[in-house]
Amino acid sequence: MQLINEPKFPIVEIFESLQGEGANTGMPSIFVRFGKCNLACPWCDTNYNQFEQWSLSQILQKVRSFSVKNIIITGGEPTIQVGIALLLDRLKADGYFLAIETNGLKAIPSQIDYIATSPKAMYAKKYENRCIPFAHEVRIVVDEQDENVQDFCQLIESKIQANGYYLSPCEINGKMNLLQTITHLGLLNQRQNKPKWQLSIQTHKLIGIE
Ligand SMILES: Nc1nc2[nH]cc(C(=O)O)c2c(=O)[nH]1
Ligand code: SF4
Ligand SMILES: [Mg+2]
Repeated sequence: MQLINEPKFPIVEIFESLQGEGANTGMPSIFVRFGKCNLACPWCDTNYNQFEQWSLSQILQKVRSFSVKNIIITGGEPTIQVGIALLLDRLKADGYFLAIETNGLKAIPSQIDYIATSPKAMYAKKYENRCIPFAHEVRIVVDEQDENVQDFCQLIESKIQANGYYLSPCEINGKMNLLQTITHLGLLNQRQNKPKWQLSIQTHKLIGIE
């Protein structure tokens, strides 16, 4: 049943898959992908402007059609969604573990249990100005054009306290800049007396799952 004043959210897709990247790679998860973003990365892999308005109950019904209890709230950018606290309250009440994938510029809703953030080097000025202070994991995508990614990684280390820091290749038209990524990774870790940075690959793209 659809209530008249039910909140609606811009949704690109909701699907079940395995977490493809980062510390929780392989974890069976429901992905709730929101539309809209407060950044515009040229290599973005998501059509975040191609969304449909879903009501709260439509989202809950879809999520409940899957059996796993881990939800990854992604986008687009989930932290800019109007009224998201209400949706997250309902999901928490259903007992879901809530992880988020965010660019890290805006505050994280309190209902979130696990924070993965991917700060974007081309917007370094914004991160210098203000960003989230903590994440469970930081994943920085190595932009092919960016020779200074290591400096950005060090800036983010000073800004965002995290349990794990990852460098990730950028995928464009099915190709990943893996050599460039591991080269930066080695040099970045060499700069430090205690190496912190690890590799994260978008494995779902390599194996052709969603
Ligand atoms: N399998 C899979 N894992 C993912 N981890 C983060 C994703 C994202 O698009 O935010 C993603 C995605 O789109 N698919
Ligand atoms: S922050 Fe993420 S969703 Fe937004 S444009 Fe950049 S890559 Fe795409
Ligand atoms: Mg993705």
